[in-house]
Amino acid sequence: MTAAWPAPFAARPVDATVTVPGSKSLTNRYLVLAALADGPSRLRAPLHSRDSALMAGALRALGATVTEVEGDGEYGPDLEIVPVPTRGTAEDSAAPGLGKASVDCGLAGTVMRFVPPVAALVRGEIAFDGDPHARVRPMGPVIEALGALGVKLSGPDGTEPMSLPFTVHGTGEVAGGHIVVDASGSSQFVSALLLAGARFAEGLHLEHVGPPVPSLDHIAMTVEVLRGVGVEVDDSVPNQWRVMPGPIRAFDVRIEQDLSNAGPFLAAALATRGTVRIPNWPSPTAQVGDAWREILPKLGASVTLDGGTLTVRGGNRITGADLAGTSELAPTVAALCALADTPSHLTGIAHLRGHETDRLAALVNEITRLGGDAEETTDGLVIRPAKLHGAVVRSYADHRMATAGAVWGLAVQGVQVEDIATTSKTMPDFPQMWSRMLAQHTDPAAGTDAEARA
Ligand SMILES: O=C(O)C1=C[C@@H](OP(=O)(O)O)[C@@H](O)[C@H](O)C1
Ligand SMILES: C=C(OP(=O)(O)O)C(=O)O
Repeated sequence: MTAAWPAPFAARPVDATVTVPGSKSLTNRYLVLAALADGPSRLRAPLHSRDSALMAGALRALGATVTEVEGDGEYGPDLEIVPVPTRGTAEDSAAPGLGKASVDCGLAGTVMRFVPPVAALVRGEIAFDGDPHARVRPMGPVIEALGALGVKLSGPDGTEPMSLPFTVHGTGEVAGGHIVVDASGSSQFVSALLLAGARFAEGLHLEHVGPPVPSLDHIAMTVEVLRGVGVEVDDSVPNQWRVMPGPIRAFDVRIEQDLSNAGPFLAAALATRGTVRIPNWPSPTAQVGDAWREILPKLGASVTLDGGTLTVRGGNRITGADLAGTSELAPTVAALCALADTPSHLTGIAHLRGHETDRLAALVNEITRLGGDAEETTDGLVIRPAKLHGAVVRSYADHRMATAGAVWGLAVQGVQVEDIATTSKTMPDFPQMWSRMLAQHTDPAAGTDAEARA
């Protein structure tokens, strides 16, 4: 096992300009759509990370071609995609079907949920599995929905699957139509079916029945992306989505930087009472991370978006806040709340128990390990002010727990993070990017107030 990463302590307020790699959610949505499109597509400045590599690998296993080509992105090449051979295409009539293929989902929710409906649209037996923890991530509603749409799935030894591992027996055709899904466990159940829905013979009418769907912004992103490639989607009735049958238009898109991953860098401004600027902040954007503009002022920062650059200035203190539905931003938010001098209540995030790890338990454990005061509620966390001390923060194979550890390390001496390499899920160069941010102390006059913060 590799040594824990000594999280750098910031002796002075950070004063830095940073950019981050492409959005995971946009990259993996566009990869899926490119695999189902009516011709070759191009992604400019996409994310290159474990989750995007797993998605590319999955689509290759289904017969798509994904090729790296030179581009102008700061974080790696562009991608060109030739779609999977689905029934009725020239590729399909020339090919006998895939036979057996296998897909490694790693720990990527987007791969384990978004790819099985695509597998149903090719001819072959596609076996899905992933990391040990992926096997306990909720998957049932996608499996049941595909079953209701007439797709055959089998578990090990022919059992009825409810989670990974399972095999999709793709016939190249899905009839489509009306299905009822309980998507209270993850918005990805809905996005998965919508992304492929236009390629079902009758399209798709998906109705959610159950407790509220979390991360609705991610479904709105799916709808926006689908409309952008010529798919007609009706989301005018709450909890219902209709995707009309039809082609997915081949496309050439530039992927926005990942605003959720911008979070830990922006948090550095609050944790050190410094300033962090992110140029090329997309606006408007469908990314959930745009919510930093509302969240960070509630925690005591000043935030401006001027000339396309987002500037976050930390205040003299971090204030606690009551925040609902922060979705994948929650671990970074919780990291800041543990450094705040008033209590915080985070609500509407019960489903984080089914993320890369049980994030509510993990956050309580690690905040407590640092000397903090945090407690789980039925649907979130209460975090109360306490003086933190150094400790080894465990990351639970969760990239956002690891980056939370980095945020704590800026403000608390002696923090180390176990398995920092887990950040490669969405940000392979995270430690280097963090060091580069800290090396940009351009304003020595900003002085040091480390004593006051430590
Ligand atoms: O569709 C997506 O790209 C995502 C949806 C969300 O999933 P949940 O609805 O399970 O929170 C989010 O947390 C995840 O990181 C990415
Ligand atoms: C929940 C997350 O990932 P996934 O796409 O694997 O669900 C996340 O990145 O915070």
